[in-house]
Amino acid sequence: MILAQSQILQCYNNFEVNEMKPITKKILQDTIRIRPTQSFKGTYGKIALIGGNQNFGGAIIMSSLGAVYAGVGLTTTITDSSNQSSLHNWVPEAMYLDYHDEPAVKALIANMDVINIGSGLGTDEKSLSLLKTVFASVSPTQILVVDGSAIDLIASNNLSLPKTKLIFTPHQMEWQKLSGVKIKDQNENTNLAAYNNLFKQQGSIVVVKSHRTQVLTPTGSFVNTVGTPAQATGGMGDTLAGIIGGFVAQFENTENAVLAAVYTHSAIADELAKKQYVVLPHQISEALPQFMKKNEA
Ligand SMILES: NC(=O)C1=CN([C@@H]2O[C@H](COP(=O)(O)OP(=O)(O)OC[C@H]3O[C@@H](n4cnc5c(N)ncnc54)[C@H](OP(=O)(O)O)[C@@H]3O)[C@@H](O)[C@H]2O)[C@@H](O)CC1
Ligand SMILES: Nc1ncnc2c1ncn2[C@@H]1O[C@H](COP(=O)(O)OP(=O)(O)O)[C@@H](O)[C@H]1O
Ligand SMILES: [Mg+2]
Repeated sequence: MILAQSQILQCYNNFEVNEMKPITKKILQDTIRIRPTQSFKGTYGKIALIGGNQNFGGAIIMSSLGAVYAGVGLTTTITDSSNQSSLHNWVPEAMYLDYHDEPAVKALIANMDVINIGSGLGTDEKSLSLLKTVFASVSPTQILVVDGSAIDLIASNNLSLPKTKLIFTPHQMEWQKLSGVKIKDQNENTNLAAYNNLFKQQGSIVVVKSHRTQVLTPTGSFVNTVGTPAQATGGMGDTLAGIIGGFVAQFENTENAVLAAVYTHSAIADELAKKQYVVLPHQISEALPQFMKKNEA
């Protein structure tokens, strides 16, 4: 999985300099749809979010908040039992399952459109076992969003990836572990070269998060044009993973849904940062329904 430094340079040398397309406000009207009258919760997708160990419960709660406030029809949060009451204080719309009950986890995810795994999952034996169970259970028609600790686990255990629609959301250190491209060498060309070599053929989408996040897809590469240092707070990426899951569960074009989620997350932060020194992840989620209403088409 991980490229040797010489292979990275080889890809880089073979690759033409390529400009990434800007992600602009237009992606919202291309993606966020006015809801049809004849619809119900099943119309807007089912998502399971898996993560949140005893120390990182906040991560999966923030992620669940992102998915629910983005408008997904049905949400189940699969986490350590110590997080159940906090989860329900923050987001009673989410159902709960204990992540230690792997047979129940397998049965539940068979019924999902989208599965998010990794936010606050941790990297111990239990986390690895759960990740392997999920990889063995997902089907090619499901979408799997892979974040945080799940990316660390894939890289450190050299796991084979399942044949499903994969969306990875690494920050720069996680991308270094996944791709072999060191943070100091990460730029549009090296990132794209590594993506082309490792992820393009399988049709995966990779969201390389930074102050100007890049979205690498089989049909093109894109760079975010909005966002603020007021977003530099733990949980901000967990929230984005939840919003991405919520958007891909509802909107037909998966690539556009990811681009729109990345733009929305940062555009809301920009709006809040006009009056706030720091923007908290849950505030972005809480602003989603109004922001999406203003930008539906
Ligand atoms: N409330 C909760 O429950 C929260 C739970 N969380 C969950 O915790 C789990 C681990 O999360 P994680 O990997 O983000 O954190 P961590 O183990 O500190 O490793 C980061 C290392 O990478 C380095 N680094 C370098 N560049 C970087 C960059 N651009 N962006 C980020 N890091 C960068 C960084 O360098 P340093 O900051 O030390 O200079 C450090 O050495 C994961 O499951 C996540 O979901 C978090 O979401 C927080 C809120
Ligand atoms: N200076 C910044 N400008 C814009 N966005 C930022 C900045 N710093 C962080 N972010 C955003 O915050 C999120 C951080 O993700 P991540 O490191 O995975 O957070 P966590 O794991 O703590 O939830 C990404 O979406 C990133 O684009
Ligand atoms: Mg993260």
